[in-house]
Amino acid sequence: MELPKLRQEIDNIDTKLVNLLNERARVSLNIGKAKKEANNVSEDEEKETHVYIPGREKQVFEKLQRLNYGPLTSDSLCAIYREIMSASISLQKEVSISYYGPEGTNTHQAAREKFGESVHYVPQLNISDVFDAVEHGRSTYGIVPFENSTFGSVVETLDCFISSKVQIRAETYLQISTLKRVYSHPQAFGQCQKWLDVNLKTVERVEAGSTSQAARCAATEPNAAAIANISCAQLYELDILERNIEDSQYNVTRFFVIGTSSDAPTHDDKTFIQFTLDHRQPGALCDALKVFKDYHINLTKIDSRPSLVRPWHYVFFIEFNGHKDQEDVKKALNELDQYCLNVVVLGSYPNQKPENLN
Ligand SMILES: O=C(O)C(=O)C[C@]1(C(=O)O)C=C[C@@H](O)C=C1
Repeated sequence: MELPKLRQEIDNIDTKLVNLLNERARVSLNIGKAKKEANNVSEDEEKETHVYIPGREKQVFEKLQRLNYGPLTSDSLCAIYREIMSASISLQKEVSISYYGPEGTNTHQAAREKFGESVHYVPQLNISDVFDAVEHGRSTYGIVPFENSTFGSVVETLDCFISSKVQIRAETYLQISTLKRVYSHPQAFGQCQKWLDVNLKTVERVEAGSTSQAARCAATEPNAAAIANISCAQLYELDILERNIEDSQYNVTRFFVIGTSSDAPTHDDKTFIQFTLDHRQPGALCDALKVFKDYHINLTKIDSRPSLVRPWHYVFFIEFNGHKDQEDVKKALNELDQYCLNVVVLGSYPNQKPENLN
């Protein structure tokens, strides 16, 4: 077929697509109204109407991948739908996302991959500022780094959970790649230590407040480089000298989307809780953990932090498979309460761990 005819074909398809997209948008607006009505019925004035439903999004994305026989790749299709969903959310409500900034950080990248380009992003100087913005309603949702597969937990985030009322609404994973050299955030230095020791042994390592700040330094200084992600390179127009220099092939960071409440159960959720124990009681931690064994609940993470209230007292953090509104989980948490000084549920969210990371 000749080119003008093929282009005419594309024009016709585009006309149908625009109509279909607007048809979808109208349904989304109706969903928004239905959500508000359902909320008013519950007589709970404090309750916020949530437009972002992570479990439903997961279902939509899984279905797209099942339906797709190409030639579009599933990645391309999902990227297109990310933006459709982003537009859909912002039609229902003006949504602002606070993230641990500045622009170009890994957290910014993770936020954009999760929420698309139609929502409003607000960089925050500290992780605690993200928690604060969500807790006090200045932002609809927040996104904070939680743990890195090589470097472990982000302790600032754990510490914020100890005193904040926010709830985890979703998790998301970002493959950390395209790392460079010299200026960087201490976390990134930690992740690339072996590579740096072998390849840039004599080069001075200068710590920056963030990978984005590191990239900015590298952009303004001759003979300087940065370990940062690809969006920093784009933002500051830097050349990429070396990719994937992290020590582990699997360098993935997990982020939490935080909001004022968690969402309803799906068939595959995780829950994150914190608890404190009477440490003078021998076996207190063992008793607490045994509850999960008794209820056949699988733990996916365990961590502890100083309590910030009394020296040498600890707050324990546990993540497990299941949703806080599930019957067996409710029973287990009730029982756990008997062994603890206090238990706080920090949220339940759909499991988004990529298959290849299991
Ligand atoms: O199903 C909903 O609750 C919607 O608001 C619709 C929709 C979508 O566009 O498909 C939009 C946002 C939600 O995060 C999930 C799905």
